[in-house]
Amino acid sequence: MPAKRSLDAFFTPTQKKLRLEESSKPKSNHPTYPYPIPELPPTLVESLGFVPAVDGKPINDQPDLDLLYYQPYIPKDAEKDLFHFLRRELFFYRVQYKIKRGPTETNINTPRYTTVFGIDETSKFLPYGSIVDTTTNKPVPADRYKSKPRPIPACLDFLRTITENTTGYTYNFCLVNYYASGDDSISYHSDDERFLGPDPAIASFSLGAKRDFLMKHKPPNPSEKVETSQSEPKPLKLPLASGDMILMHGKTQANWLHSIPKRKGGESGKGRINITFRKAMVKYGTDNYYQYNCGTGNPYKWDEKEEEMVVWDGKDIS
Ligand SMILES: O=C(O)CCC(=O)C(=O)O
Ligand SMILES: [Fe+2]
Repeated sequence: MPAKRSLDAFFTPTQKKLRLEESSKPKSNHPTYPYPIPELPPTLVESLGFVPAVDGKPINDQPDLDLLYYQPYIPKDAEKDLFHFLRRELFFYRVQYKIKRGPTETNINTPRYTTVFGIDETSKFLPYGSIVDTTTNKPVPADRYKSKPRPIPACLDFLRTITENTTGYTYNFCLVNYYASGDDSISYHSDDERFLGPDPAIASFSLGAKRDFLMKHKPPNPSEKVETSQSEPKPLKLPLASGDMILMHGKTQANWLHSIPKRKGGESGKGRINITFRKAMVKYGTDNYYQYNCGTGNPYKWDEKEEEMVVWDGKDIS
Protein backbone atom coordinates (compact mmCIF):
# COMPACT_ATOMS: atom_id res chain seq x y z
CA MET A 1 0.00 0.00 0.00
CA PRO A 2 1.42 3.43 -0.85
CA ALA A 3 2.53 5.15 2.36
CA LYS A 4 0.26 8.20 1.94
CA ARG A 5 -3.02 6.37 1.36
CA SER A 6 -5.56 7.23 4.04
CA LEU A 7 -7.59 4.61 5.86
CA ASP A 8 -10.69 5.91 4.07
CA ALA A 9 -9.13 5.43 0.69
CA PHE A 10 -8.12 1.94 1.70
CA PHE A 11 -11.74 0.95 2.16
CA THR A 12 -13.01 2.75 -0.95
CA PRO A 13 -12.80 0.58 -4.06
CA THR A 14 -10.32 2.06 -6.48
CA GLN A 15 -11.05 2.82 -10.12
CA LYS A 16 -8.71 -0.01 -11.03
CA LYS A 17 -10.62 -2.52 -8.94
CA LEU A 18 -13.94 -1.49 -10.52
CA ARG A 19 -12.48 -1.89 -14.01
CA LEU A 20 -11.22 -5.33 -13.07
CA GLU A 21 -14.62 -6.46 -11.78
CA GLU A 22 -16.26 -5.13 -14.92
CA SER A 23 -13.85 -6.91 -17.23
CA SER A 24 -14.24 -10.21 -15.40
CA LYS A 25 -17.96 -10.39 -16.26
CA PRO A 26 -18.64 -13.00 -18.96
CA LYS A 27 -19.18 -11.38 -22.35
CA SER A 28 -19.98 -12.38 -25.90
CA ASN A 29 -17.50 -11.12 -28.45
CA HIS A 30 -16.87 -11.41 -32.17
CA PRO A 31 -14.72 -9.48 -34.66
CA THR A 32 -17.91 -7.98 -36.14
CA TYR A 33 -19.04 -6.45 -32.80
CA PRO A 34 -17.92 -2.88 -32.05
CA TYR A 35 -17.44 -4.05 -28.42
CA PRO A 36 -18.19 -7.15 -26.31
CA ILE A 37 -21.77 -7.66 -25.06
CA PRO A 38 -22.18 -8.87 -21.44
CA GLU A 39 -24.11 -12.04 -20.72
CA LEU A 40 -27.37 -11.73 -18.77
CA PRO A 41 -26.93 -11.38 -15.00
CA PRO A 42 -27.77 -14.63 -13.14
CA THR A 43 -30.83 -13.06 -11.46
CA LEU A 44 -32.36 -12.31 -14.86
CA VAL A 45 -31.57 -15.80 -16.15
CA GLU A 46 -33.34 -17.20 -13.11
CA SER A 47 -36.47 -15.07 -13.59
CA LEU A 48 -36.57 -15.91 -17.30
CA GLY A 49 -36.83 -19.57 -16.33
CA PHE A 50 -40.50 -18.86 -15.51
CA VAL A 51 -41.70 -18.02 -19.02
CA PRO A 52 -44.27 -17.65 -20.32
CA ALA A 53 -45.64 -15.61 -17.41
CA VAL A 54 -49.13 -16.37 -18.75
CA ASP A 55 -50.37 -18.62 -21.57
CA GLY A 56 -50.70 -17.12 -25.02
CA LYS A 57 -54.21 -16.15 -26.08
CA PRO A 58 -55.07 -17.10 -29.67
CA ILE A 59 -56.40 -14.32 -31.90
CA ASN A 60 -57.68 -16.07 -35.00
CA ASP A 61 -61.25 -14.87 -35.33
CA GLN A 62 -60.63 -13.01 -38.58
CA PRO A 63 -59.81 -14.20 -42.10
CA ASP A 64 -56.18 -15.40 -42.44
CA LEU A 65 -55.20 -14.07 -39.00
CA ASP A 66 -53.25 -16.34 -36.66
CA LEU A 67 -51.73 -14.75 -33.55
CA LEU A 68 -50.77 -15.90 -30.07
CA TYR A 69 -50.70 -12.97 -27.67
CA TYR A 70 -48.75 -13.38 -24.41
CA GLN A 71 -49.78 -10.61 -22.07
CA PRO A 72 -47.12 -10.78 -20.67
CA TYR A 73 -44.51 -13.37 -21.66
CA ILE A 74 -41.64 -11.99 -19.54
CA PRO A 75 -42.32 -12.28 -15.78
CA LYS A 76 -43.11 -8.96 -14.06
CA ASP A 77 -39.95 -9.07 -11.88
CA ALA A 78 -37.69 -9.32 -14.97
CA GLU A 79 -39.19 -7.08 -17.63
CA LYS A 80 -37.72 -3.75 -16.43
CA ASP A 81 -34.25 -5.18 -15.77
CA LEU A 82 -34.20 -6.86 -19.18
CA PHE A 83 -35.21 -3.61 -20.89
CA HIS A 84 -32.50 -1.59 -19.11
CA PHE A 85 -29.87 -4.30 -19.67
CA LEU A 86 -30.49 -4.52 -23.43
CA ARG A 87 -30.75 -0.76 -23.92
CA ARG A 88 -27.48 -0.26 -22.03
CA GLU A 89 -25.47 -3.08 -23.58
CA LEU A 90 -26.48 -3.45 -27.24
CA PHE A 91 -25.26 -1.27 -30.10
CA PHE A 92 -27.70 0.17 -32.60
CA TYR A 93 -27.70 1.92 -35.98
CA ARG A 94 -29.72 4.68 -37.58
CA VAL A 95 -29.84 3.30 -41.12
CA GLN A 96 -30.16 5.46 -44.22
CA TYR A 97 -30.68 4.08 -47.71
CA LYS A 98 -31.92 5.08 -51.13
CA ILE A 99 -34.88 3.65 -52.99
CA LYS A 100 -35.28 3.98 -56.72
CA ARG A 101 -38.74 4.04 -58.29
CA GLY A 102 -38.36 4.58 -62.01
CA PRO A 103 -36.17 7.64 -62.55
CA THR A 104 -36.63 9.06 -59.01
CA GLU A 105 -34.33 8.29 -56.12
CA THR A 106 -35.56 8.85 -52.56
CA ASN A 107 -33.43 8.98 -49.41
CA ILE A 108 -34.94 7.01 -46.55
CA ASN A 109 -34.01 7.66 -42.92
CA THR A 110 -35.20 4.66 -40.92
CA PRO A 111 -37.30 6.27 -38.15
CA ARG A 112 -35.92 4.15 -35.27
CA TYR A 113 -32.67 2.53 -34.09
CA THR A 114 -32.04 -0.99 -35.35
CA THR A 115 -29.57 -3.83 -35.06
CA VAL A 116 -29.47 -7.47 -36.18
CA PHE A 117 -27.70 -10.75 -35.41
CA GLY A 118 -27.89 -14.14 -37.10
CA ILE A 119 -27.32 -16.07 -40.29
CA ASP A 120 -29.63 -17.90 -42.72
CA GLU A 121 -30.08 -21.69 -42.78
CA THR A 122 -27.45 -22.29 -45.50
CA SER A 123 -24.63 -21.41 -43.07
CA LYS A 124 -23.92 -21.69 -39.38
CA PHE A 125 -21.55 -20.25 -36.79
CA LEU A 126 -19.08 -22.54 -35.04
CA PRO A 127 -18.65 -21.89 -31.29
CA TYR A 128 -15.67 -19.56 -31.83
CA GLY A 129 -17.49 -17.50 -34.43
CA SER A 130 -16.27 -18.76 -37.80
CA ILE A 131 -18.88 -19.57 -40.45
CA VAL A 132 -19.29 -22.91 -42.20
CA ASP A 133 -21.67 -24.17 -44.89
CA THR A 134 -24.54 -26.09 -43.25
CA THR A 135 -24.36 -29.05 -45.64
CA THR A 136 -20.63 -29.41 -46.27
CA ASN A 137 -19.36 -28.09 -42.90
CA LYS A 138 -16.62 -26.31 -44.89
CA PRO A 139 -15.70 -22.67 -44.26
CA VAL A 140 -17.75 -20.35 -46.48
CA PRO A 141 -15.85 -18.17 -48.99
CA ALA A 142 -15.06 -14.69 -47.61
CA ASP A 143 -17.27 -13.05 -50.26
CA ARG A 144 -20.34 -15.21 -49.67
CA TYR A 145 -22.08 -12.39 -47.80
CA LYS A 146 -22.13 -8.67 -48.59
CA SER A 147 -21.72 -7.75 -44.88
CA LYS A 148 -20.09 -9.97 -42.30
CA PRO A 149 -22.81 -11.83 -40.35
CA ARG A 150 -22.81 -11.47 -36.55
CA PRO A 151 -23.54 -14.35 -34.17
CA ILE A 152 -26.48 -13.85 -31.78
CA PRO A 153 -24.89 -12.80 -28.44
CA ALA A 154 -25.54 -15.04 -25.42
CA CYS A 155 -28.01 -12.58 -23.83
CA LEU A 156 -30.32 -12.70 -26.87
CA ASP A 157 -29.60 -16.35 -27.60
CA PHE A 158 -30.99 -17.23 -24.17
CA LEU A 159 -34.21 -15.43 -25.09
CA ARG A 160 -34.22 -17.22 -28.45
CA THR A 161 -33.95 -20.66 -26.79
CA ILE A 162 -36.82 -20.05 -24.36
CA THR A 163 -38.91 -18.64 -27.23
CA GLU A 164 -38.19 -21.71 -29.37
CA ASN A 165 -39.27 -23.94 -26.47
CA THR A 166 -42.51 -22.02 -25.94
CA THR A 167 -43.54 -21.58 -29.56
CA GLY A 168 -42.30 -24.84 -31.10
CA TYR A 169 -40.60 -22.96 -33.97
CA THR A 170 -36.86 -22.45 -34.52
CA TYR A 171 -35.22 -19.11 -35.38
CA ASN A 172 -31.85 -18.07 -36.80
CA PHE A 173 -32.23 -14.28 -36.77
CA CYS A 174 -32.76 -11.72 -34.06
CA LEU A 175 -33.74 -8.18 -35.14
CA VAL A 176 -33.87 -5.44 -32.51
CA ASN A 177 -35.63 -2.07 -32.82
CA TYR A 178 -35.25 0.79 -30.36
CA TYR A 179 -37.95 3.48 -30.50
CA ALA A 180 -36.41 6.39 -28.59
CA SER A 181 -39.73 8.25 -28.31
CA GLY A 182 -43.19 8.52 -29.83
CA ASP A 183 -41.57 10.10 -32.90
CA ASP A 184 -39.96 6.77 -33.81
CA SER A 185 -42.11 4.30 -35.71
CA ILE A 186 -42.40 1.52 -38.27
CA SER A 187 -44.84 1.97 -41.12
CA TYR A 188 -47.32 -0.63 -42.36
CA HIS A 189 -45.55 -3.67 -43.81
CA SER A 190 -45.64 -7.44 -43.61
CA ASP A 191 -42.67 -9.68 -42.95
CA ASP A 192 -43.49 -11.85 -45.94
CA GLU A 193 -40.18 -11.78 -47.82
CA ARG A 194 -39.62 -14.90 -49.90
CA PHE A 195 -36.37 -15.60 -48.06
CA LEU A 196 -38.45 -16.46 -44.95
CA GLY A 197 -40.23 -19.27 -46.80
CA PRO A 198 -44.03 -19.78 -46.81
CA ASP A 199 -46.10 -18.94 -43.69
CA PRO A 200 -43.20 -17.72 -41.55
CA ALA A 201 -43.44 -17.65 -37.74
CA ILE A 202 -42.28 -14.41 -36.12
CA ALA A 203 -42.02 -14.00 -32.35
CA SER A 204 -42.07 -10.32 -31.39
CA PHE A 205 -41.21 -8.97 -27.92
CA SER A 206 -42.01 -5.57 -26.40
CA LEU A 207 -39.99 -3.99 -23.58
CA GLY A 208 -40.26 -0.49 -22.14
CA ALA A 209 -42.82 2.08 -23.24
CA LYS A 210 -46.31 0.90 -24.14
CA ARG A 211 -47.05 1.40 -27.86
CA ASP A 212 -49.99 0.51 -30.07
CA PHE A 213 -49.46 -2.27 -32.61
CA LEU A 214 -51.87 -1.81 -35.51
CA MET A 215 -52.88 -4.55 -37.92
CA LYS A 216 -55.00 -4.41 -41.06
CA HIS A 217 -55.80 -6.93 -43.80
CA LYS A 218 -53.95 -6.42 -47.10
CA PRO A 219 -56.21 -4.90 -49.75
CA PRO A 220 -57.90 -7.70 -51.69
CA ASN A 221 -56.52 -8.41 -55.13
CA PRO A 222 -59.24 -7.00 -57.51
CA SER A 223 -59.21 -10.17 -59.62
CA GLU A 224 -59.81 -12.27 -56.50
CA LYS A 225 -62.54 -10.08 -55.08
CA VAL A 226 -65.64 -12.23 -54.93
CA GLU A 227 -68.77 -11.79 -52.89
CA THR A 228 -68.55 -14.08 -49.90
CA SER A 229 -70.61 -14.46 -46.80
CA GLN A 230 -67.43 -13.97 -44.74
CA SER A 231 -67.46 -10.70 -42.88
CA GLU A 232 -65.01 -7.92 -43.82
CA PRO A 233 -61.78 -8.16 -41.85
CA LYS A 234 -61.61 -5.48 -39.15
CA PRO A 235 -58.40 -3.62 -38.24
CA LEU A 236 -56.83 -4.45 -34.87
CA LYS A 237 -55.11 -2.37 -32.20
CA LEU A 238 -53.03 -4.24 -29.62
CA PRO A 239 -51.66 -2.03 -26.80
CA LEU A 240 -48.28 -3.76 -26.48
CA ALA A 241 -46.91 -3.39 -22.93
CA SER A 242 -43.48 -4.16 -21.50
CA GLY A 243 -42.91 -7.91 -21.37
CA ASP A 244 -45.62 -8.80 -23.92
CA MET A 245 -44.90 -11.16 -26.81
CA ILE A 246 -46.90 -11.68 -29.93
CA LEU A 247 -46.38 -14.70 -32.15
CA MET A 248 -47.49 -14.09 -35.73
CA HIS A 249 -47.76 -17.32 -37.69
CA GLY A 250 -49.83 -19.29 -40.22
CA LYS A 251 -51.31 -17.13 -42.98
CA THR A 252 -50.82 -13.85 -41.05
CA GLN A 253 -47.81 -12.40 -42.89
CA ALA A 254 -49.20 -13.32 -46.32
CA ASN A 255 -52.44 -11.45 -45.65
CA TRP A 256 -52.02 -8.83 -42.94
CA LEU A 257 -49.95 -5.66 -42.52
CA HIS A 258 -48.69 -4.34 -39.18
CA SER A 259 -47.22 -1.07 -37.91
CA ILE A 260 -46.20 0.95 -34.83
CA PRO A 261 -47.44 4.46 -35.64
CA LYS A 262 -45.89 7.61 -34.18
CA ARG A 263 -47.67 8.72 -31.06
CA LYS A 264 -48.07 11.66 -28.71
CA GLY A 265 -48.93 11.53 -25.02
CA GLY A 266 -49.08 8.32 -23.03
CA GLU A 267 -45.60 6.88 -22.61
CA SER A 268 -44.29 8.61 -25.76
CA GLY A 269 -41.44 10.23 -23.80
CA LYS A 270 -40.00 6.83 -22.93
CA GLY A 271 -38.00 4.37 -25.02
CA ARG A 272 -39.22 1.00 -26.28
CA ILE A 273 -37.32 -2.08 -27.42
CA ASN A 274 -38.79 -4.58 -29.85
CA ILE A 275 -37.07 -7.90 -30.48
CA THR A 276 -38.16 -10.24 -33.27
CA PHE A 277 -36.99 -13.79 -33.85
CA ARG A 278 -37.34 -15.12 -37.39
CA LYS A 279 -35.88 -17.80 -39.67
CA ALA A 280 -34.26 -16.84 -42.98
CA MET A 281 -33.90 -19.76 -45.35
CA VAL A 282 -31.45 -18.46 -47.98
CA LYS A 283 -28.34 -16.27 -48.30
CA TYR A 284 -30.28 -13.28 -49.67
CA GLY A 285 -32.11 -13.01 -46.33
CA THR A 286 -28.81 -12.45 -44.53
CA ASP A 287 -27.69 -9.77 -47.00
CA ASN A 288 -31.07 -8.03 -46.78
CA TYR A 289 -31.27 -8.00 -42.97
CA TYR A 290 -27.75 -6.56 -42.49
CA GLN A 291 -28.25 -3.96 -45.21
CA TYR A 292 -31.46 -2.59 -43.66
CA ASN A 293 -30.74 -3.04 -39.95
CA CYS A 294 -27.01 -2.28 -39.61
CA GLY A 295 -26.18 -0.41 -42.79
CA THR A 296 -22.79 1.24 -43.11
CA GLY A 297 -22.96 4.01 -40.47
CA ASN A 298 -21.46 4.26 -37.00
CA PRO A 299 -22.92 2.33 -34.09
CA TYR A 300 -24.82 4.12 -31.31
CA LYS A 301 -24.68 3.17 -27.66
CA TRP A 302 -26.92 4.20 -24.78
CA ASP A 303 -25.33 6.92 -22.61
CA GLU A 304 -26.49 6.48 -19.00
CA LYS A 305 -25.64 10.09 -18.07
CA GLU A 306 -27.15 11.81 -21.11
CA GLU A 307 -30.03 9.29 -21.16
CA GLU A 308 -29.88 9.02 -24.93
CA MET A 309 -28.23 7.06 -27.72
CA VAL A 310 -24.91 8.60 -28.70
CA VAL A 311 -22.52 7.70 -31.51
CA TRP A 312 -20.11 5.21 -30.04
CA ASP A 313 -16.60 6.58 -30.46
CA GLY A 314 -14.74 3.42 -29.58
CA LYS A 315 -13.63 4.71 -26.19
CA ASP A 316 -14.73 4.67 -22.59
CA ILE A 317 -16.08 1.16 -22.58
CA SER A 318 -15.92 -0.47 -19.17
O1 LIG B 1 -41.91 -2.85 -32.92
C1 LIG B 1 -42.74 -3.70 -33.18
O2 LIG B 1 -43.53 -4.16 -32.35
C2 LIG B 1 -42.86 -4.24 -34.60
C3 LIG B 1 -41.57 -4.31 -35.34
C4 LIG B 1 -41.73 -4.93 -36.70
O3 LIG B 1 -42.80 -5.07 -37.20
C5 LIG B 1 -40.55 -5.35 -37.46
O4 LIG B 1 -39.41 -5.13 -37.03
O5 LIG B 1 -40.73 -5.95 -38.53
FE1 LIG C 1 -42.71 -6.43 -38.87
